[in-house]
Amino acid sequence: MSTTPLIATGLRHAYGNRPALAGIDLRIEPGDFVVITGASGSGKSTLLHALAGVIVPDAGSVRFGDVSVSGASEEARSALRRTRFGVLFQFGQLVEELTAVENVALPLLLGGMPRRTAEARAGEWLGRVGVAEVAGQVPGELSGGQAQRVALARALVSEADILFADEPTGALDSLAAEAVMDLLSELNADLGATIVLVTHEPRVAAYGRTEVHLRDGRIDTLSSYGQDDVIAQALR
Ligand SMILES: Nc1ncnc2c1ncn2[C@@H]1O[C@H](COP(=O)(O)OP(=O)(O)OP(=O)(O)O)[C@@H](O)[C@H]1O
Repeated sequence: MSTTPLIATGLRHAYGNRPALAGIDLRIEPGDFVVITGASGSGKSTLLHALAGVIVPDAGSVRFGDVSVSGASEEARSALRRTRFGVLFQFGQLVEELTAVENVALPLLLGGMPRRTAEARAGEWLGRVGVAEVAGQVPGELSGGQAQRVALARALVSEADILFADEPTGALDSLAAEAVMDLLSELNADLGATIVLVTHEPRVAAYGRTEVHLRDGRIDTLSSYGQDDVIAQALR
């Protein structure tokens, strides 16, 4: 488990003349489970992408220890996403031509690991997320829930310090969504993985320990919940 906080300072971003982030300061502690909520268009995805180094904000900085995420080159940011950060989207974005185990092994192969070692480790991760049996299948043969678990294994196979997830259950039915969220909770509790997740669903948001609620590109409220609060929040 990493002991490094992720620190965002003064983040601003606009698409053309449409502002998406209007000045965000946020510190994410290692081991936290952060949910980013807010109305449609409030800037949730833009904030997540800036934190994960998918985009470079117009102004402000994102730092992870001594690494300047926002100041890094495209190449350095993509290496960061292969090693220290894992990214999971609504649709797993698996490579259709590759089997599940090859998909999961991909970040390791890109990092230079020999194929046999990479696929062995990928197989272990498929087991950890509960879909060892689909290792040899291609994405077209998987259910939505299975595909999302494979995508999760790929996001975590490099032993990522932080998992960034953008509406990871948005394409799943409620049972599969709950299974994926339970899995994320376990990874957070057992492995100490830091999770930063965007959602507009209260049931998903209830899994978080810290809620960052956005309004018009700004932090409207920042709340921390203990376990009892989480249950109360789920019931509200
Ligand atoms: N690629 C883009 N090009 C132009 N405008 C964009 C782009 N992406 C986002 N925006 C605009 O920026 C603002 C913030 O968008 P963002 O996707 O971050 O919000 P969100 O809270 O994640 O929304 P949603 O819940 O609908 O996904 C919105 O006004 C949106 O229309």
